[in-house]
Amino acid sequence: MGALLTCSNLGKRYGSTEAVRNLELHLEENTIYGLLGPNGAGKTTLLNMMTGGAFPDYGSIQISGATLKRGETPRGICYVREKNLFFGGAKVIEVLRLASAFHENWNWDYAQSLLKTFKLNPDQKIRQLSRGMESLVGNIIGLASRAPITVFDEPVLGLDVLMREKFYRVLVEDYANHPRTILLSTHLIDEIATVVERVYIMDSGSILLHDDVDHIRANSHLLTGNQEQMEQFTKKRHVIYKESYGKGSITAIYGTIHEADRMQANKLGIVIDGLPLQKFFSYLIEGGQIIE
Ligand SMILES: Nc1ncnc2c1ncn2[C@@H]1O[C@H](COP(=O)(O)OP(=O)(O)OP(=O)(O)O)[C@@H](O)[C@H]1O
Repeated sequence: MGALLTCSNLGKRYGSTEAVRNLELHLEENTIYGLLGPNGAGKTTLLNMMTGGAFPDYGSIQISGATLKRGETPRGICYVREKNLFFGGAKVIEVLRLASAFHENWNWDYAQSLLKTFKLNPDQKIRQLSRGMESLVGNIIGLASRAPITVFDEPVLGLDVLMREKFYRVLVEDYANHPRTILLSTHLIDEIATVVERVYIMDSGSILLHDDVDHIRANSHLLTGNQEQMEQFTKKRHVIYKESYGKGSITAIYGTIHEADRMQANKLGIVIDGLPLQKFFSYLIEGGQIIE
């Protein structure tokens, strides 16, 4: 598979804030990615640069082999922003018509069916929509664009649980029939864990980790035991988080645990559990380490 989009040594500063620093990112064809990071991590700044809305201070972005130039809007990308810039006075259908003009793979039949799926009235004015409904208009644009690269920034903002599940279900179904590259930026890792294949975890402008979701699941562990024994067991391991209580310790590690390791842990009275992705994410962010 070839890299469809590559960010090389990318950086952007706002005054004294390094919003994005020395960042490397590769998006391949036909893959669903998650971009995960807490508030202020630099996700939106990165997405703005990838989609031509902001120009990096240093580094470069290549899309299908061509370097993105200053002021250029890349073809083949649909960017669904967190904050929509729709005209409040326009009707839903008018906003879709405008979007359709920018995307050559746009599918009107699909857009119409999505209006029904998400129970949106095409004649309603944008300013009359709730925050969740506004997110859905953006999501319809992202889905119906069938763009080779579709970027959703916080797509489920304001949606209730049922609508969020429906959106992810529709996205996965459409992706199965029309594979393309999709990037979902969010801080809700558990929700997208079953949807995305790879994740980039970002904080303070840097990528802390990029990996397959299944690989993260298989390699993140939570250990409980006595502090001294824990020190011994984790000495040569990649510890991402440590917490003490009395003589006890809770330690999160990242890496493969073999059968022999389990036997050693057992002898030392250390219990090994799996680590839910959301927990892994928060421990990693709290620790602030970069995992190569
Ligand atoms: N236009 C701007 N002017 C000044 N600072 C900015 C600007 N845009 C972003 N920043 C700063 O850059 C950093 C990264 O912000 P960014 O919006 O990219 O993060 P984010 O990960 O998208 O956050 P959130 O999840 O809260 O939307 C923050 O410290 C933010 O305050």
